Amino acid sequence: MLQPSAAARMPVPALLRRFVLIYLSAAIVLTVAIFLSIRFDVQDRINNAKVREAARVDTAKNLVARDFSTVTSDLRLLASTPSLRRFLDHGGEERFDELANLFLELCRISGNYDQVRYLDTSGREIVRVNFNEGSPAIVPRSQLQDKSGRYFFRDSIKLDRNEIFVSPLDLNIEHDQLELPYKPMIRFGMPVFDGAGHKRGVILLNYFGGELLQHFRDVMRGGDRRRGMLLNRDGYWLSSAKQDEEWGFMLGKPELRFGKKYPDVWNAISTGDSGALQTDAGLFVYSTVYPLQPGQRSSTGSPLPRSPSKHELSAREYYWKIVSFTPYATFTEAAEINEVGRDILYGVAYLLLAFGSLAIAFFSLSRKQARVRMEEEEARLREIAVTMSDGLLVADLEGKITFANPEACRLLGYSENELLGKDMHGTLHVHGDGKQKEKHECSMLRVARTGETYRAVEEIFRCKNGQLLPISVSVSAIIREQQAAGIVVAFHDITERKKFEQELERRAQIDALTSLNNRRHFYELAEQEILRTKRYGKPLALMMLDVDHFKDINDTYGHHVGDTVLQTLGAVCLQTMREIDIIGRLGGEEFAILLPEATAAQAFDAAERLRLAVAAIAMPLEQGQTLSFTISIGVTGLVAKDSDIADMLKRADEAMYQAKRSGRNRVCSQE
Ligand SMILES: Nc1nc2c(ncn2[C@@H]2O[C@H](COP(=O)(O)OP(=O)(O)OP(=O)(O)O)[C@@H](O)[C@H]2O)c(=O)[nH]1
Repeated sequence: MLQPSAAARMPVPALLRRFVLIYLSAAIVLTVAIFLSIRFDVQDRINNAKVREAARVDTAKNLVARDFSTVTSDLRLLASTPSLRRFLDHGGEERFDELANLFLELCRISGNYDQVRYLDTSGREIVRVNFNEGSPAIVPRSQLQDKSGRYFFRDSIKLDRNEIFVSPLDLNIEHDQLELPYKPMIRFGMPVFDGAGHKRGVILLNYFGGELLQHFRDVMRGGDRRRGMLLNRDGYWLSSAKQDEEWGFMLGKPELRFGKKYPDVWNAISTGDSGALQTDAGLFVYSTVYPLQPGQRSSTGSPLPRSPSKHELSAREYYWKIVSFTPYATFTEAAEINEVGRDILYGVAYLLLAFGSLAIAFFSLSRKQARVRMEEEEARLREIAVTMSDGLLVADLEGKITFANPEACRLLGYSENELLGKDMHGTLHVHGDGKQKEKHECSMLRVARTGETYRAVEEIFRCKNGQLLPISVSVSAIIREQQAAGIVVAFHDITERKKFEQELERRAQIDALTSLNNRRHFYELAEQEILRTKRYGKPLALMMLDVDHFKDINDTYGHHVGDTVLQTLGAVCLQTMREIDIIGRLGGEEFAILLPEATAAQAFDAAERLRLAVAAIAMPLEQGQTLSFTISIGVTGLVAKDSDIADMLKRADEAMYQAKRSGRNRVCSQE
């Protein structure tokens, strides 16, 4: 019969359920794996960025310090020039020109200063050179201004010799207005003294903060969306990627502060010297730059033209915060490959997952079905095995019993538990010749190796009580997945059959009337005895006997009395003769007795005893009568020329007839 294929028998709803379960589980694992790998990748990129940005921030910090150092050197140099000393000590047009030209040279050569000025102690500009967009010029006296109200003058004129005032970085104010476009500025001021040691005013350098900021932006600029920020100590942007965020403190806009936009980050940045912060917005790497050198002072400055500084600042209080900010999206986008490629890759991965899940669902369901079928099959077989009338044993390749049905247990006298695990060959199997064979020689176990069924009409199992159980047996191999897995032994108790056969055999050998050996069996036994006697050189004798006038008995008393006479004679023979003597009824009223290890003379004596015993019988008949009868016996011994029993019988017969002729009821012997 054609078997339907596994696919055809597959229940679709169960397959789909299994597929969905496997696919969803696998898809969740894959999604989590992708998510984690991106997360790890992102974190890796963030960690790299931390190191890279820290180096960048450090570079910017060194740059600011270098720019400040350059300006400080210029200021000290200017304050100590002989031109200034001469002007302060002697004044005059010539000295003025000399000083103004010196300022002009410095302004032109360095290119860093918007203004180079000398103010007297009252705050009036005495000498002033303007940069004029790259065309420095000495400002005519008529245009010089009074700067006594500006904080940078006030904070500078207070200082002692060699002390330097550095203003905050703010925007230049001209004629009480913010100069447009914005001109970021840092004013460096230093008091100057004449030869007599009197303070005569201050030298002021208006350093282009724009230069410094440009240097800063150059260092902090990057190709991605990373932003570099320079913040003053209050968190206002001095430099930002968005220009409209800058200079809030000059514009009276306190909302334009880093701390307003990123409060938590500012908390950390304002209290820490340097570090990195990873937030949902992105990565902040920051450091604090202290541009002032020892001996330099500063103040809070003032955005108002005529207001003094709120308070002074020491070198440690004058600081900026350099912040590098990289938005989080920069890392996530970088971590993913381009979107089309990513989508294709994910699509292929999930598709493969679907195919894989379907295959696993199919095969696992097939296996489950096969297992269920096998279990059902086993249950069915077990049911059959339990009810069947034959004993059934299952053994593994080693012959260990793995199953025994109730009939097997009953026949062998074991419980099922006692049989399980027992070595079938060693415990149960008895070989016909009585010699226990090696396992590899065992005809039953060999089936597992050859796969060929073994049938035997007669084998022997040993029962628990030691009795031998004759069985007929059929042994088949168990084949699982094309591999031998063990054997099934079906056996049947043949005790009754054996008895029947033995009875049949016995009946074939026994004379039904007298229960003596019949003629054929007597001949067989006699032949064996002759062979044995000849082999061992022992004597052997034979007697033949015949009931005298038996015909008359039959005729007188009836055939049934004749039968009784024959039975009585047989019984007397058995009683009188030895156990080893072989007695047979050859036919009619004729008997023969073979006497192993007896000479003719000894047989003669035995025959005489038998004759007398028979003659002494008074066989009861009906109505109180008795019947006596006699026998004639011929005796002979085995002689060398005898080839078989017929030779001996012939002589014994002759002797018996001699006895008949001599008057009956006597024994004659023939050599
Ligand atoms: N009752 C009975 N008679 C049998 C049986 N077998 C043979 N006979 C009889 O035995 C008789 C044998 O007689 P015979 O051979 O003439 O010899 P006999 O009468 O014994 O005389 P002798 O042997 O010369 O003494 C025959 O009449 C047979 O019918 C048997 O099984 N039962």
